[in-house]
Amino acid sequence: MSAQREMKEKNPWHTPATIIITVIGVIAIVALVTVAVLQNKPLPKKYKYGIVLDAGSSHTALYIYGWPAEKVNDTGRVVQVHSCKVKGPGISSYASAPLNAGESLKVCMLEAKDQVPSKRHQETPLYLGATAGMRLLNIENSTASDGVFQAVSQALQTSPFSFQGARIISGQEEGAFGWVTVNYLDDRLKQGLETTGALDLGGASTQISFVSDNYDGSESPKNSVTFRLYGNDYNLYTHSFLCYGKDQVLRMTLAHQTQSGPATVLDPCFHRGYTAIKNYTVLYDTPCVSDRKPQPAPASFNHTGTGDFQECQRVVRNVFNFTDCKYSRCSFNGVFQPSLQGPFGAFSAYYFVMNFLNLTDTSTPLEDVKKKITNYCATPWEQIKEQYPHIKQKYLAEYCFSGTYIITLLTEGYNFTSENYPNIKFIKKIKDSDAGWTLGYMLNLTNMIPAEAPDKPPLPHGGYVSIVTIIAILLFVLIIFSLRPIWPRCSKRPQII
Ligand SMILES: Nc1nc2c(ncn2[C@@H]2O[C@H](COP(=O)(O)OP(=O)(O)OP(=O)(O)O)[C@@H](O)[C@H]2O)c(=O)[nH]1
Ligand SMILES: [Ca+2]
Repeated sequence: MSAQREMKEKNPWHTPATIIITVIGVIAIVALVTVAVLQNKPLPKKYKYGIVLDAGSSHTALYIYGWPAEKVNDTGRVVQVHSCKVKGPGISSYASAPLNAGESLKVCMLEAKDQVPSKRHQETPLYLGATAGMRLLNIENSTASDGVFQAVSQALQTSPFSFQGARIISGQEEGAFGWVTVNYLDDRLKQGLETTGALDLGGASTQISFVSDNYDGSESPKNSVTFRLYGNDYNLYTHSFLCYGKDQVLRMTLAHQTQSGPATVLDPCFHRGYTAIKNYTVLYDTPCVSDRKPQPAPASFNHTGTGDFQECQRVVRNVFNFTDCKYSRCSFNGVFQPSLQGPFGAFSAYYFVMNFLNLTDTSTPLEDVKKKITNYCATPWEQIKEQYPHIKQKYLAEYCFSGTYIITLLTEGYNFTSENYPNIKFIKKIKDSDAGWTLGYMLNLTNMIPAEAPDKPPLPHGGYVSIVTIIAILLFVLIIFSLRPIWPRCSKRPQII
């Protein structure tokens, strides 16, 4: 008997059958566990991107959003990965030289090329949405607005991204998508939590959007937007006031003060010591005031500040019509508004202005807010310039007017009181993404918010792995035990007599 044969006889596990079965068993376990580990496992780091250009009345901004490719339906998954502020004015200012509007976007588009990995360029959708500046240009001169769109579309088509078009978004979309953005980033939609209202103050329009329990949309259907998101129904109230952005309201208050075509305007919304020569033609060159231009008007007027909050508020009130209302209740200008409800997020110019005035902390009582604005307005212009040497003088000169307008709009326009004023939070970003309509717009166009709550897998990933591993081990043990009848034949155990 050879030594090899002797070995086999001593160890019954070393028969060819058992070795083959053992090897197959181990391979089966490894294969099963590998499949279980890989099954349902997130793909490593594949990101998708989407780009939205916010062509506002005062400027254009580019936002790049990113999300892990396999988790599109998860709320809060899409985040802002980059933003770029286009140099120069909004695209509507290029009406007489539209090619320059396209040209102005180039720097930010190059930045976007660097930010999005090149292998993702082709599949990355690119949208441009224009707001109140282009709405006004379209009212004033639709040929000019078409020309601007043609020029920016041409410029964007040459980018490596998947350009999906440039268009004016409606005021309703602007309000509703701002609300979607805020609630998406706050993770309120998927969890069906009480939602946050959205207050957006731009240069040429302003939006208010919120859910109110006692509002079913029937009283003023044009203010109603319904959504079904993650299995929850929302009946949103929204309104956009064209011409009620802060730049246009400033023009409206100046128009109100220049009705008789004076050579000097003593303006309580500007600081004492502030003075500037303003051109009548430029001031009245917008559909928000063009019908009020005094005829004949001098070429220019001397704009001189007197710095008085209460007087300023009196002037600002003139831009609102508080008397006409054919509904059960109105905000202003005969626009229906249900009773205010819930917390609110106020962004864009609401934030810029209130942040500068140190008034973002809404635990400051409304009366104290007014006192602070009163003090700011009463500070002489020379002192303001000395105090803030690094802030653009155009912005600096307008904070008294802007603060006064914001408080008047919120309290007398929308009917916030000293009780519910603290429900407003002045915000710029939520979890590193800017508050604004662009994210909601992209989520909607890419169908990234499902109407129904996505099905949850019955087990987490670890659960699958454990179950498959246990089954594999049991199978292996079962195979080994099923071979037991062969063992006695293979072995030559010493017989005990
Ligand atoms: N103080 C200050 N004001 C700003 C800043 N950025 C923009 N603004 C002004 O705030 C106002 C609103 O700005 P945006 O929200 O960008 O307005 P927009 O999107 O261009 O305008 P709409 O088309 O009406 O939405 C404008 O009067 C801007 O000039 C800033 O950083 N600081
Ligand atoms: Ca805007």
